[in-house]
Amino acid sequence: MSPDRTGRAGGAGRSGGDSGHDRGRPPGRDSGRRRDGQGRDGAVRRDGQGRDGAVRRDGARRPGRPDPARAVAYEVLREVRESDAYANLVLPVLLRERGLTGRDAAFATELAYGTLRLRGRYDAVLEQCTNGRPLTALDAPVLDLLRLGAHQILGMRVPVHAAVSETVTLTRASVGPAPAGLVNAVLRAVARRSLQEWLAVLAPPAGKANRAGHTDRTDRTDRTNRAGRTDRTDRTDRTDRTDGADGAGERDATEDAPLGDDVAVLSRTESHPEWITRALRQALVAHGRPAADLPGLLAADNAAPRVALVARPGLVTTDALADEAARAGESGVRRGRWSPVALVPGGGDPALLPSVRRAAAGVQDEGSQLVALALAAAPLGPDREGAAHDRQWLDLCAGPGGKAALLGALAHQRGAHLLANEVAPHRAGLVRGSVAAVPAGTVEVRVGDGREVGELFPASYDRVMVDAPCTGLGALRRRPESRWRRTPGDLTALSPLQRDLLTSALESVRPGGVVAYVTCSPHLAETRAVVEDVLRRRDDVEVLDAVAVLDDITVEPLPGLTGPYVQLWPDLHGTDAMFLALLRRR
Ligand SMILES: C[S@@+](CC[C@H](N)C(=O)[O-])C[C@H]1O[C@@H](n2cnc3c(N)ncnc32)[C@H](O)[C@@H]1O
Repeated sequence: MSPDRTGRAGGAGRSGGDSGHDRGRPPGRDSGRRRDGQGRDGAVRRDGQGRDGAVRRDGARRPGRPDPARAVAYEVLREVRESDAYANLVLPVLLRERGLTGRDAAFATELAYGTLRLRGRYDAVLEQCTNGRPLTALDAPVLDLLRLGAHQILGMRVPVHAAVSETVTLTRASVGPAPAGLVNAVLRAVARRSLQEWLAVLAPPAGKANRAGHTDRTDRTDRTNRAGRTDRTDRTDRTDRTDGADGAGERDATEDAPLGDDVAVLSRTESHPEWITRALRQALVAHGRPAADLPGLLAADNAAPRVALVARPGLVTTDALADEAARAGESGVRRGRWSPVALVPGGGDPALLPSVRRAAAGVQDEGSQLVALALAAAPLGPDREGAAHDRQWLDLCAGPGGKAALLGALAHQRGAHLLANEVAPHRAGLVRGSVAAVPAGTVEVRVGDGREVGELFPASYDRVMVDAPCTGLGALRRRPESRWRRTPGDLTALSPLQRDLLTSALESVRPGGVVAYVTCSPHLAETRAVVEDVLRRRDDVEVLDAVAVLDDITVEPLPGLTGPYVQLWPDLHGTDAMFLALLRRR
């Protein structure tokens, strides 16, 4: 999370005494504390807090009581692990229950989300700090606590003493006294290198690692030097300083750091499962981007996105929405970069804006806005009788209704009708809420299986949206834990459904009508492979140039699109990685 994104995270370090945190700031890319101890003190001073300040603030709490924000972050991780919960649903409830707001809420949010996103990176670091004890041998709650501590030290620049002592206190309160020594020792070992130094340890210099994962001693020395470490004395020194409770402490990472090919290294350093890293590289290359862009793409997945709002046409204007945000005290409100109906608010709670409350506006990534706008703007052909109808629109997979609400607003302006279909009844309920501001009579919500719609209503619609259920690999920024939950097996499970839904959509659209096939994933197996597989079996569909359609819509041209499909990217466009194919029935 970048400082401007949280707005409050940076200041939190300076005035974190309000509830006992010693909060840090997200590090800049080139920031890094030196491991000789100077850096640690430097970080403390930069925060405007001495170590003593933290101690005094900690002392203001009852001894042994964990910091409420850290406790909330821990509970989020526990719920995600034990109950398969979604962090973005659990966290707001916990914040409300515990009465955490403002900086406390921002701290808890960054701690929970950042730890979940960067879990892979922190596990690779922690593995170097447990004296050879595999992480799988640790109790799961202890591993959660270590990850939380590692994120405070390496990802949030919380002063080391505060990160360690607060995590130890949290350990005692939530798990018991037994693992407190281990947590203390391992986190102290983590803190002996800066993030940059750890990344150098985890990523051998280009060309140094071989496929078998071995380097020679010269390589290790070279790597050691890059990490700012020069000699064996230094390593001995570090070993001596390790608090060896429970045998924990930093292993000499330069001796046996796990090495491997680029994908393995990037997966560790940028915290993605290897199968996802590989798939993203394939997708980049398939859409005409260099594989060298992969690190930037992975890094973009690790940054919290700024919330975008959609001003639904005819229901509220972007100007009126901006006024509401300004009246709510938000500064830095700006127009969307691509979508003409997008507004990027200044960081307050968008749910409190009057237009959002009455569903005239909503939270919606610009990528999602663009694909809905593209469907509404795609050129239709005449029907069998040569007429140019544009009256019947269909959203085949509508829940929870973000695109249906934008399409409904546009349909109303054109005098068209939208059928919003959704198979899950509770999600159909969410669609009703999303479209609540669209004048009555424009949108009808239907609960049913989209695969049947083509047969039930053949050749009936002018425009059809298929926002297919998918892995969501394009929205990893917004779903912190999902990268660890998804498996390649999900692709296998979703694949027939995606093909059947697209086939049904093509049956339901009239000749001359247009289908938008959309996924919030760039994975080729659920994007191009689905479209091309379905089209191979039919000769009545032409692929439109979706890039040309978007060019007529966007505030400025989107770079890096090759066509005819559109693949958006978080690193290049700042949107979710949405895929769009526009298909017109002949
Ligand atoms: C990617 S989401 C759609 C998001 C939605 N378009 C929006 O913008 O808010 C996919 C939706 O498809 C629904 N779905 C899954 N299988 C379906 C089916 N067989 N028929 C219709 N909808 C289905 C899921 O319940 C889910 O709500």
